[in-house]
Amino acid sequence: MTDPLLPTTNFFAIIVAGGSGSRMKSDIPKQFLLLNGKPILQHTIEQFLAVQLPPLSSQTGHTPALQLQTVNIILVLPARDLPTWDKLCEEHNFHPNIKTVIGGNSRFQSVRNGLQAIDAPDGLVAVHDGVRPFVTPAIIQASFETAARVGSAVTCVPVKDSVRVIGADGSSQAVDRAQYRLVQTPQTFRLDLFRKAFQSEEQAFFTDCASVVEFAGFPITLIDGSYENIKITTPDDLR
Ligand SMILES: Nc1ccn([C@@H]2O[C@H](COP(=O)(O)OP(=O)(O)OP(=O)(O)O)[C@@H](O)[C@H]2O)c(=O)n1
Ligand SMILES: C[C@](O)(CO)[C@H](O)COP(=O)(O)O
Repeated sequence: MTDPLLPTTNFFAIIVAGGSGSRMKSDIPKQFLLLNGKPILQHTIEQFLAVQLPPLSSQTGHTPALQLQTVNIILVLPARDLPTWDKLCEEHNFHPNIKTVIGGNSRFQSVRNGLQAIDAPDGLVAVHDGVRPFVTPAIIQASFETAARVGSAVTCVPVKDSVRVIGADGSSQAVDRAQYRLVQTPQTFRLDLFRKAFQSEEQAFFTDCASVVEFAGFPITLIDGSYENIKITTPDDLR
């Protein structure tokens, strides 16, 4: 169990865009490709800029009648891509008040770099893939509210297709899909437990922040994501 959180107005979002997009096979890193005339990353950041949160506490979920807060955004980008991003921001007249941090060799390292840029003693932090532009302010807000109450909020959706597990000999067997969820971002956590979790050494099975937080011994709470909140990974996702 985590300690109760006093009402917090410290809301952070680490938006990771430090990857190379190898599966997209595009000359331009996928986070910079245009979608409806705007870079994918700009769409994503705009969803976070639109969020307004009341001070949140672990007792009530939120404390009404106090001023709404915005989210402090930390954008993680590879050093080599900073000029491209600056140029795109100029071209699209997009000048958000956000902090930019250099990424690492893996998603884990990129998140850790983003986390090191947060100096607040407490609060809540959402981690989101820069290449999930269809997230909504409502989902982001729900993730902050749940994390304030219980420590974590990881968005996911039920599996719609049938699922089979592949054995070592190449054979396959049906599994009960009701027992599985497809995990998305945002994944939102109380800052204190998130900082503890990211003191762990990186493990090969860390595919997201939930696996890091779970490895450190903290429980994971799932909340509803959306089927539209796709991660743009391969060219067909872009279509
Ligand atoms: N070293 C890394 C690797 C990934 N990411 C980010 O984590 C998110 C999810 O990763 P993924 O879709 O795998 O992106 P890439 O690593 O860029 O793609 P690929 O695996 O195809 O190379 C992306 O927003 C990506 O930019 C990151 O910040 N730093
Ligand atoms: C974090 C994530 O998007 C949750 O589904 C996913 O694990 C990222 O995986 P990737 O291989 O780094 O794209």
